[in-house]
Amino acid sequence: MSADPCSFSSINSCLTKHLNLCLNVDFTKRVLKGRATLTLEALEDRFSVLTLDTRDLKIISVSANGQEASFTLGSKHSFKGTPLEIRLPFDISRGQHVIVEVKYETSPSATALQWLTPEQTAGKKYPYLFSQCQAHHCRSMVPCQDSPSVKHTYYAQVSVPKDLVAVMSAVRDGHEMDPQDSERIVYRFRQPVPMPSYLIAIVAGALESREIGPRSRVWSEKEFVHQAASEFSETEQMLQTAEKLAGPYVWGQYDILVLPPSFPYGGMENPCLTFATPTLLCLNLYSCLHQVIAHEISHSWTGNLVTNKTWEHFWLNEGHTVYLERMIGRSMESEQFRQFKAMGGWKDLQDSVNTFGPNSPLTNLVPSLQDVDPDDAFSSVPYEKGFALLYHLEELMGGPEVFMEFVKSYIQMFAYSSVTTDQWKNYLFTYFKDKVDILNKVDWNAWMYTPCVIMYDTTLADACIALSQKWIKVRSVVTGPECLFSDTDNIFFFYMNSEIRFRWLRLCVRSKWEEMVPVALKMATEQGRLKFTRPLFREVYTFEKYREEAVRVFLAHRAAMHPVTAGLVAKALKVEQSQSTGV
Ligand SMILES: CC/C=C\C/C=C\C[C@@H](O)/C=C/C=C/C=C\[C@@H](O)CCCC(=O)O
Ligand SMILES: [Zn+2]
Repeated sequence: MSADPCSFSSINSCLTKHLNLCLNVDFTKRVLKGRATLTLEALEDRFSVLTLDTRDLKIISVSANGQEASFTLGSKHSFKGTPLEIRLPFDISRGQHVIVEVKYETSPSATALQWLTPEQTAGKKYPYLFSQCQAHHCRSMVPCQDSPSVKHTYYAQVSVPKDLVAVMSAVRDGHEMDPQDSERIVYRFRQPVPMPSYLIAIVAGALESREIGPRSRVWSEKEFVHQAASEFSETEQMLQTAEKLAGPYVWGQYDILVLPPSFPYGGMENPCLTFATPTLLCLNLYSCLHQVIAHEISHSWTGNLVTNKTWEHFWLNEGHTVYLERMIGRSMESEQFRQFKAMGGWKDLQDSVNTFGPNSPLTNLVPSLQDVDPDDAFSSVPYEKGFALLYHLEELMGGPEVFMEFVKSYIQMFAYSSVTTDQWKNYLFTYFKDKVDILNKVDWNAWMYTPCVIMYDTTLADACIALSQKWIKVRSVVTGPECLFSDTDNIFFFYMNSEIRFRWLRLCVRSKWEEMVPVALKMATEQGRLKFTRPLFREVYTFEKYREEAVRVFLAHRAAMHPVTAGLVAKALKVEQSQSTGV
């Protein structure tokens, strides 16, 4: 059985230490073409055969230390892609390095990439490309050891049409006219901190940027850049708060890129360049949406510096990141704010458990992903059950200050490496060696397989419940939804917040308020954040009378959706997935 159930790559016989990428972005063919040059370290003597992960890549040639190497592509797996077996024309000993260069071209249906036409962008003038590699999509963009157990530095040069700008999850290293074509520009990037393949990210579009701090810029199409700069003006304060809690920020630059609405997630912790959905832009009215940025900042320590060894230990990334995110909230807002966010998270956990089914193995904190697509396994469970476990341990070990010191120590202990739950647990017992008797009383088996009940402080939640009761009383006097809002401003505030709008529309459809079905489908299609799009489509599909409408609207929009979003919504609506995902 592979050391990583989600990868074919030979991570037991060699490790990638550095990756050099030289790519040409072809918007006409919707492909990346170029070469990936891997510096590999042999972990065994007489090393001469290796396997890399690929998906839908056209392999043109392979060489090793400049000598031609033979290669074969295996059979395509349903979600793991196609193994690329490479035979070196020589062998090397344990500890020696070999430089393997793969010339290749991606497919227009690469699952890591979404190619947008000018019409799908805000500016309507230029095309746009962005990537999303987590968890196992980098292999559709680069032949690599696509496992979080492997960490490497990278350098890249990317050629794009001269009207466009390229950015990556690395420090910018200048740009110049493409010597091969004066109509193109080559942008250069350097990532000196070893990182896993899922954090490789690339964007090309009509991008502008504004400085928002001494080590931060915000990037987006010009239509959003001013609002984004205003929205994320507290980034440096968040970074400094996180550094006080977790230790130094090692990645140098911390930029934020606001993507087009089809980006499938609220944020993605790509190093040096956090990706963010435009649904976070809410005119600064609700700082709670900025907790997503606090989350992505926190990943700079938990996830990007200390990384889950395989996706079965994803809770180590996300549970610790939610814990750190909420400690930032505690520092910048209040403990009641942390408790309030924890309660909201508990509701999200319950939603996930209800969607999977309470006995589903995917509600385990450490699920087996043998033959399971990580995209199908993704939910709030690793985030919120992970947080709940850490919060429970915080209560047992002596409170937030005590436990945050443990988290900081855990980060220092495992920085730049990839870890498993057992390694985390062994360190927990070592760190709290004087409290092992208390730790031994924790029902670890239950925590790993069923969420224990946590009682959070309800101070802020009580205020929300009281307000909702007031609305219900007012509602009993005046009919119709307008009664909830005495003036248009409140409606504006209400609808500007994507989190509130999503929950309101889901409730409306669940309550079978027929007039709101098209409004829900509009939100499901005008943006592509999976957190909103999939549940809204699923809710309309569940409303029997509108099931066909849900499928019709999805099929009408599928071609313009991100390939992962399109695939997951198709499964939710029980629609045959299109042969070539993403188009
Ligand atoms: C047990 C699950 C194991 C592995 C899943 C790992 C990745 C799944 C893949 O679908 C990628 C997920 C990316 C998530 C990115 C950002 C999230 O932190 C926030 C998502 C929710 C939101 O939109 O706010
Ligand atoms: Zn996260």
